[in-house]
Amino acid sequence: MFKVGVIGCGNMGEAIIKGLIEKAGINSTSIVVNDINKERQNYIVEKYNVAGSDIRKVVNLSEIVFLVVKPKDLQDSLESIKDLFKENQILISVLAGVKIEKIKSIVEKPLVVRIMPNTPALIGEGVIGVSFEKDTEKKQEIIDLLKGLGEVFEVKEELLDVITGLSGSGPAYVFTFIDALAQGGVKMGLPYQDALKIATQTVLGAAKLLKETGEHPAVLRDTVSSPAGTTIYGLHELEKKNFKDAVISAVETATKRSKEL
Ligand SMILES: NC(=O)C1=CN([C@@H]2O[C@H](COP(=O)(O)OP(=O)(O)OC[C@H]3O[C@@H](n4cnc5c(N)ncnc54)[C@H](OP(=O)(O)O)[C@@H]3O)[C@@H](O)[C@H]2O)C=CC1
Ligand SMILES: O=C(O)[C@@H]1CCC=N1
Repeated sequence: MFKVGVIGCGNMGEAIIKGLIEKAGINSTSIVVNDINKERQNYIVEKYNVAGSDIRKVVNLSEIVFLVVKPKDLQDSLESIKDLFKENQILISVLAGVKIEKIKSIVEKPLVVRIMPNTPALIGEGVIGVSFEKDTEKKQEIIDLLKGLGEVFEVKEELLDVITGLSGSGPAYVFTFIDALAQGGVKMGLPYQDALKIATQTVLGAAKLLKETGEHPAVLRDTVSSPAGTTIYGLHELEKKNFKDAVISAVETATKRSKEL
């Protein structure tokens, strides 16, 4: 028997496998994986020293099964395994926008848990939204496992779409912001590699300061802004270009898209 099975070893599947081994303390020999793309499966098996197997064995041999395929592959991936699940098994779906009800209409037996992680789970710094099909005595065990991937927030299922639009997609917004900051540095004369390191540390440091002080972001923003100084000139440009409006709309639109998937 394996503790964890993972079906789908792409970007998010790898983040989960790595986070479980390196941060949640799950032994690699307790993990079995499957991917329809055998080259990808072999790469993950060799890199993380986990077992690789066919999809039916993954379900037969695992206590907890993570389903980490794209929403379009839901039906195909569950079709060949839906008869194999037992009552005491747990199926954790990572699929954006796919409701627990929809999964239960295909597989009846396992306890279905829906999560929305993000790629920083790869280094144990993710955000993981989680909703349970129903109350279970296994809830704490599952939350503790997920804590290895980052900070866990249990929410009502309807709010998982917001988590998707905010933190699921969020790293992509932040990478875009960091790249833009670095390009600003390049425009003003810094080499890109230096500018990128400076931009990355600026975002990391600001996020840590916010977290560790517990201050409101506006309070910390004002501590940076001297009267008639550089920062208020920069902030005014962001204001003129509707920066906050764009960010709020990004979360809103991504949340709506999650509901459509
Ligand atoms: N990437 C992210 O930041 C996040 C992703 N998610 C969710 O995670 C899920 C996976 O996303 P992501 O990892 O980016 O996608 P990827 O395409 O990188 O990975 C999915 C993997 O699953 C494989 N696969 C497809 N069908 C099957 C099947 N029937 N059996 C076994 N393996 C299969 C794919 O192979 P092939 O390519 O050959 O089809 C691919 O290797 C999605 O549902 C997404 O909504 C959630 C939060 C964040
Ligand atoms: O873009 C997507 O649909 C997935 C869900 C959240 C992050 N990536």
